[in-house]
Amino acid sequence: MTRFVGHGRTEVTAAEELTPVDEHLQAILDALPTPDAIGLTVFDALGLVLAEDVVGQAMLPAFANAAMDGYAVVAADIAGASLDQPVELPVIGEVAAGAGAPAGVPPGKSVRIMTGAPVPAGTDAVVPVETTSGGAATAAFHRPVAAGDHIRRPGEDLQPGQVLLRSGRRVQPADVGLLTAAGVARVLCVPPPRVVVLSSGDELVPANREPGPGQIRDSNGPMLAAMVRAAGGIPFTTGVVPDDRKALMYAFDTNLGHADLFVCTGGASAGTRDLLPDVIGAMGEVATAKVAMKPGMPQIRGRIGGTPVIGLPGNPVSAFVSFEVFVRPAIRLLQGRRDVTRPVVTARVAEPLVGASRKRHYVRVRLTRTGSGWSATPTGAQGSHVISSISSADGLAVVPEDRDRLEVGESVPVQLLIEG
Ligand SMILES: Nc1nc2c(c(=O)[nH]1)N[C@H]1C(S)=C(S)[C@@H](COP(=O)(O)OP(=O)(O)OC[C@H]3O[C@@H](n4cnc5c(N)ncnc54)[C@H](O)[C@@H]3O)O[C@H]1N2
Ligand code: MOO
Repeated sequence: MTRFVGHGRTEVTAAEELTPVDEHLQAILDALPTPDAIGLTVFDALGLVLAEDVVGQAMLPAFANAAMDGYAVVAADIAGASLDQPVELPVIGEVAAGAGAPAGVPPGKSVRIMTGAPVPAGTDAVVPVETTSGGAATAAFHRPVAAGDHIRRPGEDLQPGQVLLRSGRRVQPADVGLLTAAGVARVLCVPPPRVVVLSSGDELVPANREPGPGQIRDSNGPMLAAMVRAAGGIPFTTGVVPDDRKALMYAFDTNLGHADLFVCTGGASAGTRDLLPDVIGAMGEVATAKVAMKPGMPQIRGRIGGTPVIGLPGNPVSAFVSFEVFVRPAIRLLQGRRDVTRPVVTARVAEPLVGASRKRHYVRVRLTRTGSGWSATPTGAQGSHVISSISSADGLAVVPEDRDRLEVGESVPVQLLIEG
């Protein structure tokens, strides 16, 4: 049951009709554009998802080099060496790491060599200095070695043309080392989405202003911006926008150029000043829904000029929970990530958890380790305005839509809130 308003398409779900949480989430995710990939230096690609298979340019090692500080020798020359009868060889030079192509070494001679230095032609093994007499002009060798000992062979690590990393991989610090070593300077990857957070409400003042009578600080703006950043996006904030059509339109217009996603808070429900659905509908498309969840029931989704818009309720806990449920997965998907949802642990209910009659109840809980697993205890009052019980929560326990109550000892899934 929908009605349409505005020059764009506006769907309004009938008052009594509740949209399932998963349906609303899917509708948001389905409407996200495929992000454009950009070329970045491998360092700047850290934490981003690759949009291509990355092929190495270089062979590694590029040349045979010593794995130990010692002497480069011909293994056959010291085949008969023992503690009782060491073999002594003249030392005709020294090769350090960074030396150009060293001179060849004739049979019966040795060269002092350092770790990473190119192995001179004519030699086929490196003997660690601590197993020799360690001389500068001559060195005595006390045991035989095999040809190839302590020599890193060219190409044994990487071959040119080898696929180093597959498209879809999230670049890790070690990958930055691998790509750099293999001669790859830039990679194609999915940039972090730019997310504009819009706080609307006549009662709001910025954080640096003392609230007057009936006013409150805009805490959702900074909180949601922080959540954007923690989810891997780049946050922008519009600051406080009053409940005024023109002001809201201006805020959307002036931020559209640098927004991959708009996240709004406030003005989502049934108040006379709840203008957001109409404004978004007038500028693009909008759908409002009463989602079967508590907190976070009134929700908005839409699009303005190709940029998706997600409208969250203004109550701080409702904004927090619905960001977790809808916005965080969207931000992850816009990064090309596969880990869009939070890890979930199963916990034992330590205090009864009430349900929310046909709605999914997200209860702020503290987790404690028990012998066999986890135990979940509510962090305090669960009202949508009780911000103090969010920050002490380790996770959101999910009481299903069809349960009035979960009793002590029952199992409950808990979505973790703690960043690893
Ligand atoms: N008649 C109805 N009234 C309400 C309904 C409903 O279905 N019918 N739903 C209730 C539920 S549930 C919620 S949640 C809220 C959502 O309201 P809005 O999204 O319209 O938000 P506001 O009315 O603007 O604000 C609600 C509350 O949150 C405070 N707030 C708003 N913005 C911020 C901010 N940026 N930082 C901190 N706090 C903020 C605001 O002052 C209000 O106290 O509607 C119920 N009502
Ligand atoms: O659904 Mo509202 O988000 O509970 O307070």
